[in-house]
Amino acid sequence: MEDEGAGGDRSSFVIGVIENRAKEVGMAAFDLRSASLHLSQYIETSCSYQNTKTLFLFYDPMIIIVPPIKLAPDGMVGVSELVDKHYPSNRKITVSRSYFDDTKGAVLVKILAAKEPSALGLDTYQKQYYLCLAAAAATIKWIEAEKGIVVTNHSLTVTFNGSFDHMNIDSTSVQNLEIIDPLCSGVWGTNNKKRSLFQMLKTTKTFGGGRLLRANLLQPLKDIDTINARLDCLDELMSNEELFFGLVQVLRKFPKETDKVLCHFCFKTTKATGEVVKPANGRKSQIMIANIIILKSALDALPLLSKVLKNAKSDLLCNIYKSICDNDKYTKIRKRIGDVIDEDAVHARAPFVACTQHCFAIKAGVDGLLDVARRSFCDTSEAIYDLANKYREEFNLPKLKIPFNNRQGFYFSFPQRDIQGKLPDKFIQVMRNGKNIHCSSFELTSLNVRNKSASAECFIRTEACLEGLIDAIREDISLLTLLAEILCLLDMIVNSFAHMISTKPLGSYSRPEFTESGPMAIDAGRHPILESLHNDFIPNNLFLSEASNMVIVMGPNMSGKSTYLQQVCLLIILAQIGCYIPARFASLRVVDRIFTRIGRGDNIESNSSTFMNEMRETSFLMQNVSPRSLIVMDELGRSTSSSDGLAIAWSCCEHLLPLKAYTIFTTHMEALSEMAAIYPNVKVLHFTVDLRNNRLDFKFHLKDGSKHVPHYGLLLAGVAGLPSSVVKTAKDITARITEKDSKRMNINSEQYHSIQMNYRLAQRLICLKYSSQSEDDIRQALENLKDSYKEGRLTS
Ligand SMILES: Nc1ncnc2c1ncn2[C@@H]1O[C@H](COP(=O)(O)OP(=O)(O)OP(=O)(O)O)[C@@H](O)[C@H]1O
Repeated sequence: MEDEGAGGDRSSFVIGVIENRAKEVGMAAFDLRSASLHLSQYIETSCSYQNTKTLFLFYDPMIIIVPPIKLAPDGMVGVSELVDKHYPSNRKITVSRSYFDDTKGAVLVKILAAKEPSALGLDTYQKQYYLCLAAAAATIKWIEAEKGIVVTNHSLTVTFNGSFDHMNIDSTSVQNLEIIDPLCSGVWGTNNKKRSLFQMLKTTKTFGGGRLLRANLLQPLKDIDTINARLDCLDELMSNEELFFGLVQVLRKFPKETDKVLCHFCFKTTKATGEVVKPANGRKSQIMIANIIILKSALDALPLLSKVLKNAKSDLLCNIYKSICDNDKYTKIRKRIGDVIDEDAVHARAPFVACTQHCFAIKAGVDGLLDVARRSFCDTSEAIYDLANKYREEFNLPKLKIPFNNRQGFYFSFPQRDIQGKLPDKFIQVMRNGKNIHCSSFELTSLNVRNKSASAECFIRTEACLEGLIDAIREDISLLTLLAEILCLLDMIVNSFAHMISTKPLGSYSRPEFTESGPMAIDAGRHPILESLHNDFIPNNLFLSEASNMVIVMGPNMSGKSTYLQQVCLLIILAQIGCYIPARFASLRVVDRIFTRIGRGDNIESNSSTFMNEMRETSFLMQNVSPRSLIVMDELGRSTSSSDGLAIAWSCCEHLLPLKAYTIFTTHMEALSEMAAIYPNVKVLHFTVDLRNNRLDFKFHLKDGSKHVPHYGLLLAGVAGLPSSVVKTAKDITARITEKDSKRMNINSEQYHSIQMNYRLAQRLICLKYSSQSEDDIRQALENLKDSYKEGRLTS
């Protein structure tokens, strides 16, 4: 099959998408490369279609199939318009609504899926999940009609709502966090050298490995066991050099395209019906041979992989060994190929060499008619070379060559200057090509026809032999898809994760620990990308727990707040794809959604649209937040009036506080630090800045409590050239306002002091209850706690 998704990194997804009036969307994403179908059905919670956009970003489709536009109800733009807005028109295909037939979709999934629909949780699918099944019907029908592919029964990997089994990062957050592409603007204090997390990790060697890495970064894992299995494997690779380097070497032996080729055994090309049968040009059998040769090379590399993995200890590597190395079914497939394909067959590019390779790819004796056709092919090829020799002598043309191209077959080529006088009449179809003459003769034309028909016969026979072989290989299609999956996973873990860690100073990356509902604690975490751009990057800590689920980070401009937010998110993503992280220690609660609300510099949009955008993103966040979400908000409310901004920031914090989600909030608004006086589960931190000789010296150290940097705004205003009298008046005004504020804060702090103390006492008692210390130690700790409480010394 000649497919568009063949080339390297290009997307290979065809997506069908449909919605109903209840804002429910059904999506079917068909991957032509890995022969898999991903079905999703969900309620679209925002009128900007965040969930759909996130899935589009994830699949990066080459084609999106939609039904014709219907009048969009209540402000929803409609998926079709969404596609128009965000994707170039050549990617959108509108097909009749009759293509979106859920009953047909259900039947197709049942027939094509490798697993029973009940195993996918789709047994009651038809009623509940009719939208994604309708999308599946349209997608498969389009692929059959336009790509000429028929999927082999029971060969397709079908997943249902796969994306929701993983951490969900909405498309805006993917951009804000620079997961796939770096932002051009200086939102995070970027400079031109800054790369995205994907670019940093993309040292994978195969296309499939690179695509798996991208998919993992966009949808990190949620299952602790799977994450730990990958981390155990990394532990082993980091402690066993021989295994690590052995794997690096052996993975190079597998052809780059293995994953694509293995999965393509799932597809059959449709037989042309009612069409004038075209002469066999061998394209189809050439692709089939190329695919089989790649499969043969991959199977030949398997014993080497077995050798390297034989003594591996981690579960993941042991399972890989058991499932693909210690499985004689792969040897049987290899033998089957060896019975039909010549051992020396290789994939050649030069047209005639490729054509000859192709005619001789099947072993002699496999098909008698093929052997006869080959003899005729050899005879005519020989006769053509003899003819060329004859002409060389007869016309005194020692430099006469006999090149070949697929369109005209053989032709003569010789330098024009070798012709003295008139060109002999024997030569026909004369053409000048630079300093050479290209031509033919009646004898050559007739030999060409015979040679072409002999090769066409070879191709037809070869195709028939290969179809038989491929049908036999297809019986074990699940083995091939498993091999493809494993090679991609190994490529990602070995060539990306382990490689990256091995290039960093020893001990600078550590293995994160995971708990179901524990705190999120990071000790000396660093920004994975910026740390390599700053020689003296300052590490910082994070502590969030159910009893202290909100952190408010304060600090003047340029103190490092946005970098810190991005750092925390990137560390969590790295940890949840099963990689070590740049930190001294980390214990994490699995995050199921990351929400980011990042103010994009004031230069991008007008104030009102920035504010509207901010509110839209905040409302999406509030509607979708889950108990295990991580929310990072950068200066919410700064794009409106200061009183409204503070009110919005305060009320958003109050809305998020009772939830179990963890929130990190950065702000310039000092009044927001009062939240910590009132709510015991809020913690205020600040970035230290020194004020020396009227200059701000940024330390990038995160410290407890709020710290007022006196008049840093006025300081910057002075530096910017505002008259000193204006700056002085501004200082007087701000001093009066701050005096009032600090009085109010002191009153609040006294008023809520006892509640704070009681809360902290309860927190400590809970910790002691679950502590594994001895009875005596606990008794002593209780005594100490009593004293601290009496003296009002309990700090958060
Ligand atoms: N921990 C750190 N160590 C070293 N340099 C840092 C650190 N954190 C941030 N920086 C550098 O400081 C600069 C400013 O950081 P950042 O943009 O995060 O500040 P900010 O407080 O968010 O500023 P603003 O409020 O203006 O958005 C960046 O160029 C970044 O490279």
